[in-house]
Amino acid sequence: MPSLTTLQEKAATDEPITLVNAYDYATARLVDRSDVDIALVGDSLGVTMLGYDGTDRVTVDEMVHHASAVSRAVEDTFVMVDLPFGAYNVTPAEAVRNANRLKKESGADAVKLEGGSEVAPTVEAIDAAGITVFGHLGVTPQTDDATDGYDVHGETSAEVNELVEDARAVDAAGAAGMILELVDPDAAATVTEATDGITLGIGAGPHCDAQAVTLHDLLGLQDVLPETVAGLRGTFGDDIVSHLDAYHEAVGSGEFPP
Ligand SMILES: Nc1nc(=O)c2c([nH]1)NC[C@@H]1CN(c3ccc(C(=O)N[C@@H](CCC(=O)O)C(=O)O)cc3)CN21
Ligand SMILES: CC(C)C(=O)C(=O)O
Ligand SMILES: [Mg+2]
Repeated sequence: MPSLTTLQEKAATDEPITLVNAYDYATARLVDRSDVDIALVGDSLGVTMLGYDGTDRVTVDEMVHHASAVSRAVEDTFVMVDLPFGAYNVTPAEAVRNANRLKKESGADAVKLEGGSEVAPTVEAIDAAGITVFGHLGVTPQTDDATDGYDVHGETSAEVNELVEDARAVDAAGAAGMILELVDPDAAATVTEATDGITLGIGAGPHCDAQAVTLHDLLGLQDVLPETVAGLRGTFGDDIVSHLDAYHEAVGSGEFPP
């Protein structure tokens, strides 16, 4: 099992660190066979795996269900799992209870939650309970209104100041690092400088300690392909459909079964 220490050493020596989402046993096995360092069981599974409009209806039970399948699949991949909306917005004590569930019932290595200074007491409580916890700043889909799409964060100096203040609060509260989602590259560099933890950027430029992408985007598994992985988008969704068609055709022509 890769420890947090391994990730910290890589960050300290500027070695590449990569994170992709994994939501089930089969894909987590593939991720584990690859050189990718971290499998994130994100609450984005509500959209990619369960067909919800957003992430806010995802439950702790659903996260446990997916995260335990991923944990069973991996030997040397760090498993991070999202605390979903509603799992940490009541009291720090309830957040610890839910973080305990995600760790004990799913075997995850770390939990992650969204927010800035306002979640610092929650981060502190989870860390004090002995659970590795990561933060998530910039676009925070659990609470952001996505009606008009998402804005890049940290483009004005006022926004950079707020971002750095939030990042420092989460870092000082004991977070092992934080996701920076859709953050201006210079602002992400400033946050990376200003904090001790590992910064993991998704749409946040090259100056973070680690890069994160959604597996479904990277492989091209969705019907509608988002602009999130630049030149690296695969066509595996189309490949799967072609292979299914080849199977259907082979049945029609009598080639299958042999
Ligand atoms: N399917 C999906 N994947 C995501 O990663 C994602 C969402 N949805 N919805 C909300 C945000 C938006 N996200 C992102 C993540 C990365 C870029 C990004 O790197 N954009 C590049 C263009 C890449 C390309 O051309 O394909 C850029 O330079 O802006 C943008 C948005 C992350 N989040
Ligand atoms: C976008 C990533 C960082 C995430 O939180 C998720 O997949 O839920
Ligand atoms: Mg998430």
